[in-house]
Amino acid sequence: MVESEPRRVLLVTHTGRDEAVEVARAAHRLLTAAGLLVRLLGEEADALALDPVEIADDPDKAALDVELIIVLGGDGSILRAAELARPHGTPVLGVNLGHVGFLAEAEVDDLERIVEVVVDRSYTVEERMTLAVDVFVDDEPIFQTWALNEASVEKAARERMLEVMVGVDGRPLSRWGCDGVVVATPTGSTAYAFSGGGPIVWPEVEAILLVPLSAHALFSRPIVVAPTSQLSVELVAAWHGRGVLWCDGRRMVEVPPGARIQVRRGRTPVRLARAHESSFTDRLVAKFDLPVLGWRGAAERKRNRSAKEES
Ligand SMILES: NC(=O)c1ccc[n+]([C@@H]2O[C@H](COP(=O)([O-])OP(=O)(O)OC[C@H]3O[C@@H](n4cnc5c(N)ncnc54)[C@H](O)[C@@H]3O)[C@@H](O)[C@H]2O)c1
Ligand SMILES: Nc1ncnc2c1ncn2[C@@H]1O[C@H](COP(=O)(O)OP(=O)(O)OP(=O)(O)O)[C@@H](O)[C@H]1O
Repeated sequence: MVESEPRRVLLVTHTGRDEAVEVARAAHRLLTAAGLLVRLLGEEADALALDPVEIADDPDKAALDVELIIVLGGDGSILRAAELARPHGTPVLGVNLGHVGFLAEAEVDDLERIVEVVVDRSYTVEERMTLAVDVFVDDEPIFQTWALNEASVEKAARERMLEVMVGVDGRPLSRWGCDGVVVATPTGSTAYAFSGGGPIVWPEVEAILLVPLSAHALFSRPIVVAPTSQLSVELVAAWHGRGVLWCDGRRMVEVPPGARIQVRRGRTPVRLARAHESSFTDRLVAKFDLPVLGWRGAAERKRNRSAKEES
């Protein structure tokens, strides 16, 4: 009889957090009891000390032949897992052990239910658009990367503004002296682009956002273009300074004056596993603690509560 391959999941843990390490041990126990084989990244294996496990020493292959990546951490950890998952199309399921965990699908109290969903394969998968990012100096490509949240072009030294020329589909749009420019996906619209005053874009919308940061300009509105458009951010050649490109706060390169950063839709999406029926609207309200009853309502409720306590 030929033995069938075991079902595998890759566990990615924020091992710098004791709580995440404990939750990883609980997740390993539950998954192993259900007959799944847990794979760990080599760099996390010592801190977790789990047995039995499979160790992936090559991060590029860690998500190969696994059904799913379960992430125990915050958004930063999910962005780290997205890097491992994207080339193989492996879905990523985040269990929030961070501060915000906007990209996470579940909170830590939900661990047992989440493991059941994984074991039963009753999750769905949502494809999130990515960005393909190319950097040119003197028309020569010098760096190529991608982003799930955003590509941000920022000044490298705090004392000097960045001088950029922004274009859409090869046509110039505006020149700004600014702190930076964020080019974001709908997923990234709740992250850095949001802090820059950009709109929140529901994840099923296909679009690319461009948000200037602290532009010293009369026109500096965030703009939203079609997913088929190409955005460019050029560091003005006569500007004396140093810029830096960051993607998802993880992949970076220094960019000199004269460099051009081109951003278009990426070919490969990131797949996020969904275990809930809850809508993006509910998630936004919960994570951003939006006042659905209005702030005036909240004040009135507080007064009523105090009056009740006094009586
Ligand atoms: N001023 C800012 O808002 C600012 C500055 C730099 C980086 N960032 C964001 O940080 C991200 C990297 O995250 P990190 O956790 O490694 O760094 P981090 O620990 O510095 O966290 C930045 C914050 O962004 C939140 N975040 C990340 N992705 C999000 C998303 N899609 N929706 C809502 N919130 C999100 C995180 O929860 C965290 O609170 C970058 O992709 C960028 O979006 C934001
Ligand atoms: N195993 C690890 N060891 C050390 N640092 C890590 C590890 N995993 C993640 N990090 C880094 O720690 C930082 C915070 O991680 P993470 O985003 O998961 O938590 P958080 O910031 O509390 O959550 P959130 O991003 O949801 O607010 C990130 O920059 C991330 O890259």
